[in-house]
Amino acid sequence: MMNQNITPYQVEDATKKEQVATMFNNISGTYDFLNHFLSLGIDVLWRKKAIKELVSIQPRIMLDVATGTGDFAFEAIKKLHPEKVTGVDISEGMLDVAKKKINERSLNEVFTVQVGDSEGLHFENDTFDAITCAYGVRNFENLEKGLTDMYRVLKPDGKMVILEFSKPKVFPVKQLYSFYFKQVLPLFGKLFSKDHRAYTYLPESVAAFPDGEDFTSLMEKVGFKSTKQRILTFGISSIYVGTK
Ligand SMILES: C[S@@+](CC[C@H](N)C(=O)[O-])C[C@H]1O[C@@H](n2cnc3c(N)ncnc32)[C@H](O)[C@@H]1O
Repeated sequence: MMNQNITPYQVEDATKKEQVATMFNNISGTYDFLNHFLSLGIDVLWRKKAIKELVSIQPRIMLDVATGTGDFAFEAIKKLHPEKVTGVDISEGMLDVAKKKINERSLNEVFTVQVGDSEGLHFENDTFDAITCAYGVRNFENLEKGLTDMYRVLKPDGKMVILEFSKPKVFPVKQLYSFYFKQVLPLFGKLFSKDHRAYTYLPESVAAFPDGEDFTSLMEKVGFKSTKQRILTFGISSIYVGTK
């Protein structure tokens, strides 16, 4: 089944985008806790590794797409010291949590967030030195359209870094991961999150999402050059990098 057809609630009267926004609005309050708990804290290390990909270009003006509660952008600010980071997301609930964290960390001058859709970004062509997106692309309604628009707003020679789940292929990680992702994770999701569907949608959406060369090929199709994949923790997650 194509990634775009995997939707949180499998109802026909709402688009994938509307369902994804509703789902993240529902889980925004527990999102950060469950992220770190269910990944045993490894997500923090994955974010750090991904942001390191941008150290060599020292970006000044950055865009964090599908910024959610802002953790990828916060890591970028800590490591890269950019002048300005803009975060966009379709879920106001997730952005409310991000805003609270921005205030607590006194980062209002550097990091601002706004409601925005990756498939129709409200920015001029060639605006950003770097674009980041962690665990967002899998949720796009139209992946190719999203990547095309991210390419459009990136400056020539700018760099994009995407962090996303991929599928481990080697025994026994593949089997262990499958058990954890399909059995354990939905159980904890149901216990702690306000939306029990969110943590069954997660493994389903990962299973249907293009990874490895399928993903880098799509990046190249929309124009990205020098694409590469870096596999993290036996392939559970991957970093994808491309330049304009
Ligand atoms: C799993 S969260 C990731 C949040 C954050 N980047 C992180 O690393 O924790 C995915 C986010 O993607 C957002 N999202 C999904 N589709 C989107 C779209 N088309 N445009 C902008 N944001 C989108 C969701 O609302 C959600 O906040």
